[in-house]
Amino acid sequence: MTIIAPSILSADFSQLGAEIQSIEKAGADWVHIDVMDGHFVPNLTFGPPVIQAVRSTTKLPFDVHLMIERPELSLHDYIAAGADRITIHLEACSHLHRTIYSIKEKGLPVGVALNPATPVSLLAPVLEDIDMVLIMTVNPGFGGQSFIPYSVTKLKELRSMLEARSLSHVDVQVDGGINAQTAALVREAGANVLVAGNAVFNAPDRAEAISVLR
Ligand SMILES: O=C(CO)[C@@H](O)[C@H](O)COP(=O)(O)O
Repeated sequence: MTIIAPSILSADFSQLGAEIQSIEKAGADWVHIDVMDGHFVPNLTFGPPVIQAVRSTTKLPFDVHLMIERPELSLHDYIAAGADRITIHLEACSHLHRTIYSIKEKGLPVGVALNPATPVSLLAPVLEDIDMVLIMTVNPGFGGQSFIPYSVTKLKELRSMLEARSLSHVDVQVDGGINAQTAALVREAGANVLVAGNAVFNAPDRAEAISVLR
């Protein structure tokens, strides 16, 4: 079953609570929250107070993607604000294994994200320790970018690694440039969690857009 996680980066920020309720009504499975710090990526978005403010607007899980330097310094604030699962970037952690376990100790599923130029082989030492891999299919920082085709090769490599190590339960998420066409490609290559910003929030019918992606 494919999980659809609309990214609120493409929502109307002046109506964030209502926008989240709209995607819940439209059939979304998770709410994808892109946290950007202006350092790891060249953009700034939400911090813990905003996440806390919208937490009560929905029962959907908050899938928090930390595009921030040194996530170990603030991840507990995101958990306290209402994150249900946390994804950190391999490139942003000096002690990836330690940071993974800081999240696991709080009882949350952990994802590790890879930028487009980071090879999946770097995940080998931690694959047994995580719940999800996020293959970035654009360079992180902005919505509305075009899907990077080499992502398909990375997804296939990751699926083979997971199968070889009997880790087929690990979720494989993709994020960036996902629409009806690219959704078919990434699902075929092994992704089971699709993040989509523009393809959902800018669609005339959000329920229809989610159902097409699924
Ligand atoms: O994290 C990011 C970008 O850094 C994504 O979540 C985008 O928000 C996806 O937007 P679309 O490419 O689907 O419009």
